Parts: sequence; C-alpha cells; structure tokens
Amino acid sequence: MSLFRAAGPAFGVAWRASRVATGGTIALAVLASALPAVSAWLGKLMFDELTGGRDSGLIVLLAIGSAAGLAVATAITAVASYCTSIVRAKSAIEAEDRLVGAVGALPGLRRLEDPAFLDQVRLAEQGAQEAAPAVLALIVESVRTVVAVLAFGGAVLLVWPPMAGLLAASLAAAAISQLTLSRLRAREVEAMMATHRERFLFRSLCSDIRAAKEIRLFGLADLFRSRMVTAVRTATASECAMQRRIAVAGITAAIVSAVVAGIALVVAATGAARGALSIGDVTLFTAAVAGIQSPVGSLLGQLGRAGGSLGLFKHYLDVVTTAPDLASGTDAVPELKAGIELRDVWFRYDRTGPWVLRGVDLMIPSGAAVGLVGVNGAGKSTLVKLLCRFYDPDRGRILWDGVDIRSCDPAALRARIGATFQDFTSYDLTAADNIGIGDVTRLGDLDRVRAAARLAEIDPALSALPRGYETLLSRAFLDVDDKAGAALSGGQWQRVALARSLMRDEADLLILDEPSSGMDADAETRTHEALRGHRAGRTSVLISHRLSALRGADRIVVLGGGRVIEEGTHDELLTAGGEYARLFSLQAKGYAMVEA
Ligand SMILES: Nc1ncnc2c1ncn2[C@@H]1O[C@H](COP(=O)(O)OP(=O)(O)OP(=O)(O)O)[C@@H](O)[C@H]1O
Repeated sequence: MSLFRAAGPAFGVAWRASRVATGGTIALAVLASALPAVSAWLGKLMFDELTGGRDSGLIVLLAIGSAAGLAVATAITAVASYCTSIVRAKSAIEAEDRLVGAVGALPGLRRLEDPAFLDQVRLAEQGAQEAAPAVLALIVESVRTVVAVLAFGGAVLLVWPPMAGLLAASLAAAAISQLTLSRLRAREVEAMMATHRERFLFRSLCSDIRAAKEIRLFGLADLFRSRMVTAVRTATASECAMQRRIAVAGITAAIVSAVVAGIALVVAATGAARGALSIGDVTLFTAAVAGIQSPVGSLLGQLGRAGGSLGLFKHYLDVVTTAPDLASGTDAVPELKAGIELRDVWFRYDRTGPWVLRGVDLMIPSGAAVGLVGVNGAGKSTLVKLLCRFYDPDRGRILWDGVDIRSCDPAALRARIGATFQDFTSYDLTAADNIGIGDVTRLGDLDRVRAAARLAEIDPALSALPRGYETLLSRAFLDVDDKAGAALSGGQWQRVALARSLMRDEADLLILDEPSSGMDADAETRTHEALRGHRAGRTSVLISHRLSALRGADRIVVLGGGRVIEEGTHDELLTAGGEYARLFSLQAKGYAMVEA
C-alpha cells in the first residue's frame, strides 16, 4: 500500500473518534487561514492611505482592522489546537482498542509465535498513536496552504509573475526532500525494530523480579547491561544519522526560501523605486511571499511527519485486517457424548520444521480419565494444544463426537474445556480474580471461587492473606491501598492455576498438563484424589511425569516418536513390560533408593 493510501483510513480513525472535534479543527483552520490575507490587504490599504489620501481616521481604522485580523486568527488557532488535542486523545483510544481487539481475536497461536508479526504489532502500536492526528494536522496545513496560495497568489502574479514560478520551484524541491525523508524515517524505524527489541529485552530483564535471582547468582547484570547499551548505541547512531539528514534538508530549505524571499524584496523595492509599484504594493507583495512560504513550509514539515507516521500506520492496517490464523469454523459444539478421537494426526510448528506428531491415533472416551506419558519433547503439550484448537493438524482429524473440530467455532469449543497449562500464567490480579477468570461469567461469584480453591487446596492460604481473596497477587504493582501485593510460592501458584481451571466445573473436558509438578508429595496425592472424586464420570486428560499420579487413570497413553506407542491401564502396561513399565520401574527404583 502506498504511503498516502493509508491516509484515508487514518483520517477515518480520527473521524470515528470525534466527528465534532475533527470537523471543528478543519473548519477553524479554513477560517484562520483566510485572516492573514485579509489582514495583509488591510495593511496594504493603510500604507497606500499613508502615502496617498492621509485620512488619519481611515488609517487608524485600517491599522486596527489589520491587527484585529491577526489577533482573531491567533485565537482561532488556539481553539483549533484544543480540538486537535481532543482528536489525538480519542483517536489513540479508538486505534488502540481496534489493534488490541484484532490481536486478541486471533483464534490460534501461530501469528503470536511469529517474530515478524510481533514486530509488526509493535510498529502498529506506534502508528496507531500518531497517524490520525498527523493526518489531521496535514489536512489543516493543506487547507491553510491552499487558502494562503489562493489569497496571496494573485498579488504575487500581479506584481511580478516569474515570482510564482520561482516560489513553485523552491517549494517543489522542499516537498520532494521531505517526502524522501519521511520514507527514510519510516524505513529506519522498521530496520531498527530488532535492535529496539533487544534493547527492551535486556532492559526489562535487568528489572524483572522473575530473572533477578539468576541474574545475581550467575553475575549476569553486567553482561545484560552491556548488551542493552550496545543496542542503545546502535539505535542512537542510526537516529543521529537520520537527524543529520533532516537537519541538512532543513538548512537547505531555509537557505532556498531566504534567497527566494530576498529576490522578492529586491524586485518589489526596485519596482517601487521606478515608481511602478506603490508602497502598499511592496508591503502586500513581500507579505504575500512570506504568507505563501510560511504555510507551505509548515505543510512540508507536516508532510514529512505524516509520511513517517503513515509508514507505521500501514503496519496497523495490516495487523487489524490480518486474516485469522485458523480456518473459520462456525458450528456450535454440543455436549460431549461419545468422546474425542484423534485420527492419524500429523503436526509440526512450521512448514520446514520437524514433525512433532506423526500420525497419532487416539480415542478419549467421554467420561474417561486419560493419562498422557512420554519423555520431554514427546509432544504431550502439543497434543493438548491441538485439542483446544490453538492450531489445526497438518494432516488427519480431531473429532468431537464424530465432528471435525475444524468446523467448530473455536470459542464454543474452548468454552467446553477447562485447562491448566504447563506454562500457566500468574496474573497481577487479586486472588479472587486469578481464580475467577477461569469462568468470566462467574467472575464475581466468591462462593464458586472458594469452592474451586478448596478443591485445589489453596483456600486456607488465600483466606490467610492480608485482604483475603481481595489481596493483589503481585509484587510488580501496588494494592488499592498502596501496599505491595502478596507473593505466593511456586506450588501455591500452581494450585491457583488449578483452581482457575476448576471454575468451569461443568466442562466436558478437563486438561491438566503437569498440574502438580511443584507440589509436595502429600499434596500431590491428596490433590489427585480430590480431582478424581470431582471429575468422576467426566472426561479428563492428565499429563504428568510422576507416573504414580496417573495410576488411577482409566487409560494411559504413551507417546514416543510422535505416535502412540502403548496404551492400556496401569496394570496392563506394567504387564506388557514396554516403555511405560521401564519408566515406572525407574521411578519406583528411585523412590526405593531414597527410602533405603
Ligand atoms: N511453540 C512452539 N514452536 C515451535 N516448536 C515447539 C513449540 N512448542 C513446542 N515445540 C517443539 O515441539 C516438541 C514437543 O514439545 P511439547 O511441549 O509438546 O513436548 P512435551 O512432551 O510436552 O514435553 P515436556 O515433557 O518437556 O513438557 C519439542 O521438540 C518442542 O521443541
């Protein structure tokens, strides 16, 4: 998309954000633009009267009129700039809302795992803030310029026609250099994206509480600081080079316009000396040259700034119109009756990468508890992500009661699933919200929240917090009463995440990916017993490296080489003496050695 084709949508953002303020800004600009010409004309009449009729009453009136014209123009400009600030604030909300909405509405995870897309989102954020007010300012400057050129152009043509050509040539040269600069500026921002990303990464690492222990223990502070400084220096050097170009272009433009204004003065003065022009004509002519140069200069400056912002706004448009990363499915998802079946499912994260799943065939019967086992990297979490339809299989199908989930509305499918992911999120929210968001329809239902917390055995710890369930679970933000929030242990956070997934107590499918890896052995056993009771008769998929946690599962599935290599109950798999039996006896031996 060409730079200025993005101008229409950018103006659309301002217009939708506030029609009154946007329209008002433009209308006031038209008004304010005409006044300097009126003022200059009154000034010319005044000078002519001074050198001609010398009617002092008229002279005073013309002087007052000329000054009043300029004063009113200044007042209108101030009101217009107030309107612009409203447009700026409201269009930033409008654009940010749409941008965040578009990213949040992506149904899958693929785009968010693509660094190029993430860079584009960061550029889009910048474009979303700047483009609408920049385009509005460009329109205002254009209006000012057109009115000024029309109003003063006649005077210039009348006095010395070649002056119009001279002005046009100097202004065209400035326009070309501004446009080139604006393109360079936008390209520069894009090119420096990786450097800014690195700079941000190291800067945030240095103050991130989650990294603080390792940074201190491994003595990484200097390493990260120097990497950040290197990134900052690279970005600064490039920014300085760009500023040099802008300065050179600015100085050249200033010299050219001073020369043109000088020529105008010489032409007018010699004309007056020859008696061809009146003093009033001289003042009008020189005011006209300045009156055209000034708005055109501002317009060109704004053209440069708007060009840079529109370059970034193109990324905004790309992000907000980005195609969904999953084929659209719209079917409702009925309650699970028979079960979920994976039929010859193949999957890899990118087209050229290795296959993670290579033809998985698996039945998860409704009402059954299925345990998933496999070494690190076997694809257990990947399989779970496919069940939630964060990605679609590259080959094969996942059937929900016989219906391919590709045809289902992803949101409807996910509404039927409760899950604790291995890399769950610890939200900087209150304890109640941290659990309640597991079912946003019951976010404020404290009884439900506490029931889920009791199941996950975290209710006593949360009740004992200074503000109970209203305590902020964050060390990064202050509580409502300006006190630091509470910190939980790793295992306690895991229980909070588990409670969150249990908020959907009617979920057709509960997925628990290593839900108890951070819990002590007692707690793990109790938690699994409680979950078994709670989930009796409901479908669940449980992943755990501690095989004892899976003993009670109705069916245990072992993944290896991207396929299901064993399947059966705990006893059946032990009897079979395969991979599961090997892993189980290894763990049992470990416990026996500890006990001995
Ligand atoms: N988002 C991703 N992008 C690219 N590759 C990924 C991604 N997530 C996982 N992988 C790769 O897919 C493979 C399987 O990962 P997965 O997390 O499914 O394994 P897992 O069986 O759950 O392992 P673990 O027991 O360590 O949790 C790994 O080789 C991993 O590198």
